[in-house]
Amino acid sequence: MPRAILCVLDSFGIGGAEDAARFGDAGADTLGHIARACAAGEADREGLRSGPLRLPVLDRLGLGRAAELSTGTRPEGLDFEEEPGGLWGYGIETSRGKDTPSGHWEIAGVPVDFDWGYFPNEVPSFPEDLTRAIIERGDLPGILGNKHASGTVIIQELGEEHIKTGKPICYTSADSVFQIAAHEEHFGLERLYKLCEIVRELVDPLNIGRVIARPFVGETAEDFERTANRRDYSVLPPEPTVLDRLAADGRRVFGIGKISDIFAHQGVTDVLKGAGNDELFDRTLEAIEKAEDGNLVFANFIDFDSLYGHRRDVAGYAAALEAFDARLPEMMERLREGDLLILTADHGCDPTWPGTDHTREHVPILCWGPEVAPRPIGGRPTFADIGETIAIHLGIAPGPNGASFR
Ligand SMILES: O=P(O)(O)O[C@H]1O[C@H](CO)[C@@H](O)[C@H]1O
Ligand SMILES: [Mn+2]
Ligand SMILES: [Mn+2]
Repeated sequence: MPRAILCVLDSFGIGGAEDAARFGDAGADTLGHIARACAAGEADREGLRSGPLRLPVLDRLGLGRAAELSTGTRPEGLDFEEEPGGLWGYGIETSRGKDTPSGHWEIAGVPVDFDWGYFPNEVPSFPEDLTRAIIERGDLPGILGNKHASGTVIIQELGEEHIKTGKPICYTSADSVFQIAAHEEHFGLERLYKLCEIVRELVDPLNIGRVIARPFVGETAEDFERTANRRDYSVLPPEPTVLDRLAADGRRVFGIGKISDIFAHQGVTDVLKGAGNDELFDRTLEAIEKAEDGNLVFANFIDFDSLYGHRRDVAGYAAALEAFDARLPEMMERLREGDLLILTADHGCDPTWPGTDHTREHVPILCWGPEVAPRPIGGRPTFADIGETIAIHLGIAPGPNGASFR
């Protein structure tokens, strides 16, 4: 029983998805391509990192072997000498989308077997009556953007006009999202949140997964910067997740970072926020200290996706992986007998792939604990096996989806 610690390295795919071609992602491989670029000396950055990808702790947990199982090839630079010390394998996504909520909900035992609504990749991207309703109900002079875009690029392009006109920057992507970027002071953070609540209601009939507030600061295109006050307004998962089932059984569920937002605040009893992977790692350690037997600590490490994957920054992604790897022992040494640590991801975001969207990939499933006997667990037919493993480990009734791999 004791505790379960679940860490999602957001977007850390390991290639090989059988249905990748359906998404235009055949051959995408976040880990494999980062490792290849590092080995070729193409991911060196002065003062940040250089040379082959070094992930000694993840290696010992079986990352390289999980990737080999997933794609049939060994990522360059990883170690295959030592036998891993935990359970290693990969997960196959059954949900129809390659977005964050689909990945997380499926991990939590609820695959998404319906299609989200999407906005077309054309200008304008949003239906006219929706735009009109947003302007009216949000009491706005208009909106900017109205297209598919990368969030950092669009604030550079339209941030100054936004400050001048007071029109929020509305954009979307290949995900089921309506994103609103607005200046924290000139537009106002609370006002942005209120606007997102209005838009949440308006896009419900369109089956849009998330409305996302994207506040930023700075005065000119050169220095605009997004802040940690991002907020996601998600729809509810269609069935109770393992989080709900644990909370209903009186367990504490610690949600670190975006977790609570992703689950529309359901089933999370303790919310811990942090800006950036390092702070999120600290919060995770704090939650592990607080967690009692039967509790779940569920953390999302967003930087991999938002700062490096979507930005197609290979060196940045590699450095973030190496930094996470270097801190992993701090987490492992806090685990007690009977605890279970699971490391996984929610989708891919191959930084070498064309475009800036997520990529359909398998995800690593690495499982470690003081009492876990090492072995491969192969390719799991659904991410829901993770949630079910946690349910069984923590001693609640089995759920309808997935099977425990322990
Ligand atoms: O480019 P930014 O704003 O980071 O947006 C990214 O983040 C969104 C939510 O995860 C995705 O839809 C993707 O477009
Ligand atoms: Mn994600
Ligand atoms: Mn993303």
